[in-house]
Amino acid sequence: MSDNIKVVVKVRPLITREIEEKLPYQWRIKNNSLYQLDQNGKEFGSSFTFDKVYDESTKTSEVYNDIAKPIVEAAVAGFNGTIFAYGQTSSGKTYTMAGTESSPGIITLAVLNLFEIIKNIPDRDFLVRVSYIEIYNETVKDLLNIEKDNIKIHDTLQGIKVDATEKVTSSPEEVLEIIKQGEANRQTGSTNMNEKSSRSHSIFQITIESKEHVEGKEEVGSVNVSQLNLVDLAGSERAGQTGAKGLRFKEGTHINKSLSALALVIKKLAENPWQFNNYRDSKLTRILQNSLGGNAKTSIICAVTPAALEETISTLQFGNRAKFIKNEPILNEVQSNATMIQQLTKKLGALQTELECKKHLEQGNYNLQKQIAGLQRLILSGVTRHSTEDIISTRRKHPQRRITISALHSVEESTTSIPRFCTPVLKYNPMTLGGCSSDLAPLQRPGTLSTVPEETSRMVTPPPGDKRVNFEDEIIELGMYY
Ligand SMILES: Nc1ncnc2c1ncn2[C@@H]1O[C@H](COP(=O)(O)OP(=O)(O)OP(=O)(O)O)[C@@H](O)[C@H]1O
Repeated sequence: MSDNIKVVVKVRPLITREIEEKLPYQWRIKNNSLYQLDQNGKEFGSSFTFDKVYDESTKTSEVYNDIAKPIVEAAVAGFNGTIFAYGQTSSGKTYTMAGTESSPGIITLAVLNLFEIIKNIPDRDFLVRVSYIEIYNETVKDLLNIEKDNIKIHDTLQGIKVDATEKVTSSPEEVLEIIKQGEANRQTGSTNMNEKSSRSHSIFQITIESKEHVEGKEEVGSVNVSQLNLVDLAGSERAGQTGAKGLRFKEGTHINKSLSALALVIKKLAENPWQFNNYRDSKLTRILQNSLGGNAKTSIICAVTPAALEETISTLQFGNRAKFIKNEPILNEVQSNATMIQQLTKKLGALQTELECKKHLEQGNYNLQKQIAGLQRLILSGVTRHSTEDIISTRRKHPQRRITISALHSVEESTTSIPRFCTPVLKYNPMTLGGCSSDLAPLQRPGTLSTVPEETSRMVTPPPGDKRVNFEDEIIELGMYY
């Protein structure tokens, strides 16, 4: 197994449909190999060997620990990572990646683990932001903003980027809530093979920026920037089996076409990594370009049912070829002011200076303090958080409970949005901020929040043309200090 590409097989248990149809077991698992069985249950034909083959009883958490956790750890350290599940329709990809309430999937486990890892690195500040997209009928859609239904893909110095909504987050609970919102927008549909079949490829992206934590220091050195892709592919399917007609048929055609493009890229990479490979053949290969023969650590989970023969052979052949891909992950260190953590750190310093300036107005600094608290919470460094078990058990106890995030705004062009972390019931103490800065302009706040007398409030108004960070009820401008 290559250090950079790991390929494993996950065999799921028979499902009700297969049991009702009395489908026989076509495969036996022994010592990380899969052996084809004949009608009498005897091994015959070729076998397939992988570094790991997980049988029907394996829990997703075990798969996570073996092949996903090292990638999440590497991502925190500044290496790009990708984990994706591949296989025919109804083979267990979504069960493995997204999971259920009782069996959290790789994505949930990665999110919980990510924040645990960050908590244990107090000497670095982290900024985590997420986006969630799907490729449906060869169109890239934003699952966090359904109005963005045909988003563009860009080549950047940091790799392939999509123009999707990015949400800055500071806790696993927030991220899980965002995922839930995104999943509700995902294209699924019923087929003969799967009651809830994914009709799109989904990619949950986590961007992690980190820098050395130096108390009270605005200027930072290099920043590590990495991207983690957690991918749940739609499954290859035959119209004859799925009974797909009309829209379902069209979806199936697009799914098969993009999976063929993926298989071709992998085949060529395995044969000769230096030959030309057209990643632009499909949106899927374009977005995963870095993860296939590029700057990333990648794990592939081949999901199979023990009751299928040809489709399982096809998936195993795909996995066999993928084992030969060579990636070249490097530590992504940048010195750029363009990193969001640099911008927020500088903004934090500037606000703190401004606060000092206004110290004589004892109550007037309340607004600034709120902004500072918001920024400090965005920049995570070893903050105590709930344990993974707490979060999972809370989710189980209250499956319907929605965690309220008071403001998560989309990132518009030149506008970055971040959640507000103060509780929504905070009393607002409207005071006039005046004094040392001529940048201050009056702004009427919505009333009703206050238990103190109504007065005109003010907030920082920046020079024009700078980036804006929207809190629920505040706007902070970025970029004017450098
Ligand atoms: N390890 C497992 N244990 C129990 N049930 C499973 C397991 N894996 C999958 N299943 C069940 O198998 C069915 C199909 O799984 P899933 O929807 O994850 O397949 P899929 O590969 O994502 O399919 P598609 O490509 O059509 O979206 C579901 O009912 C799911 O609950």
